[in-house]
Amino acid sequence: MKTKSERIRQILALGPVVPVLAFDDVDDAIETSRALVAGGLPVIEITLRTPVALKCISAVAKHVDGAVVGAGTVLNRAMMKDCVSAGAQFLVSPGATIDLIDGLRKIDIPLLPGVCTPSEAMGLYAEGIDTLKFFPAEQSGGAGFLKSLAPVLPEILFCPTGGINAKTAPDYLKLPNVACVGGSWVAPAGMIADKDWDGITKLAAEAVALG
Ligand SMILES: O=C[C@H](O)COP(=O)(O)O
Ligand SMILES: CC(=O)C(=O)O
Repeated sequence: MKTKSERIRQILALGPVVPVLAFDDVDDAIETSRALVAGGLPVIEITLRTPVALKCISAVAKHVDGAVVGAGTVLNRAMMKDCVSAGAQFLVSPGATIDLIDGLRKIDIPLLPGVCTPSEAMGLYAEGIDTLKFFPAEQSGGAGFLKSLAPVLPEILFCPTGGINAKTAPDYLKLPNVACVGGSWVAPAGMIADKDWDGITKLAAEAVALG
């Protein structure tokens, strides 16, 4: 059986971009996820920022062939458990708390916790967590910050997220310590509201070409 570290690294290797999404409607979640998978981005992060988020995770896990669905904005152990029950295959949090790290030991899916300092990254690495979200990426020093960490923390792999777009993503993707980037630009809220599924597929395909 693969370790959690192996599993999250395998998931993040499936494409150069993890779309970070928030939905108010379950059908929108299904159609957006289908559009992203069709464009070549199978890994989908549905954030727990709306009341229907858990239902969306369940629906995408059940009904979207080829999707690997995870939960974002997981802030505590209770949310972790709910996401596992909903069928999430991985979890993402903006930071890391003792509650989350303790909770992680009791579940079978990986967590991608957020950090924005070397000390936070070193602390999690000491706990056996070697794959981290760099959040909020653009606001915390961007690609230059991660480039500086590569020689000193070479075992840690990052998924930078926060303020990244198609123009800035390549600066991150060329770094040796970046697995992929996260971002909402591949499925903007306006396109979801307009049900522009073909447009989202096109954005996803353009994002794939960045990697
Ligand atoms: O999870 C982090 C951010 O919400 C991603 O969204 P953004 O790409 O619009 O910054
Ligand atoms: C921002 C972030 O890390 C999350 O929504 O999971």
